[in-house]
Amino acid sequence: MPLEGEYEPSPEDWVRDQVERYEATDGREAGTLGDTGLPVVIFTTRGNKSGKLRKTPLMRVEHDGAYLLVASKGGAPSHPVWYHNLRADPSALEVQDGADRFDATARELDGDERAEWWERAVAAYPPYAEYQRKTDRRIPVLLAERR
Ligand SMILES: C[C@H](OP(=O)(O)OC[C@@H](O)[C@@H](O)[C@@H](O)Cn1c2nc(=O)[nH]c(=O)c-2cc2ccc(O)cc21)C(=O)N[C@@H](CCC(=O)N[C@@H](CCC(=O)O)C(=O)O)C(=O)O
Repeated sequence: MPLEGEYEPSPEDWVRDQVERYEATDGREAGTLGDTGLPVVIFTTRGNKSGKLRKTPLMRVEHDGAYLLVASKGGAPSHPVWYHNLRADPSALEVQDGADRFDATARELDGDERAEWWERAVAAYPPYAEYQRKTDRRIPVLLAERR
């Protein structure tokens, strides 16, 4: 059941535009990160303070139908706020991969499972390794599993 509520676009123009074009074309347009050719996926969460719907493009890291959310934010010292939204309500999550949209539940990974998925993340988007080197915070990774 798609998440209900008022959508509040990102304050970042490039993010807002990517979401808009991706959703309008099921990812045929704006389906990659700039001209890297690397695919992105749109995750919808619920603002843990506003209750509004927030849409966040992230790099596509998929395996056996599960999708990884990497809270890298370019190696910034603080977590992206969508991470706090998912910590507050892990089941308020919708995934759009191209034309495929589905409800999911997120769980934060640790230990061997995290290591295995981190390898997949870096293989899909090598700059993640650089981002982790750039910051003391351990970049959280969460697995979105279809409900
Ligand atoms: C700018 C900020 O965004 P953020 O949630 O911190 O997320 C920062 C980024 O991670 C996010 O912009 C990503 O989409 C950037 N990004 C990636 N970000 C990543 O972290 N990892 C990626 O792999 C990644 C890939 C990517 C590809 C394409 C693209 O266009 C963007 C990409 C934001 O939206 N802030 C809002 C608030 C958003 C929000 O959720 N508010 C909550 C409260 C949150 C709180 O304060 O706890 C609420 O509504 O209640 C605002 O300032 O008004």
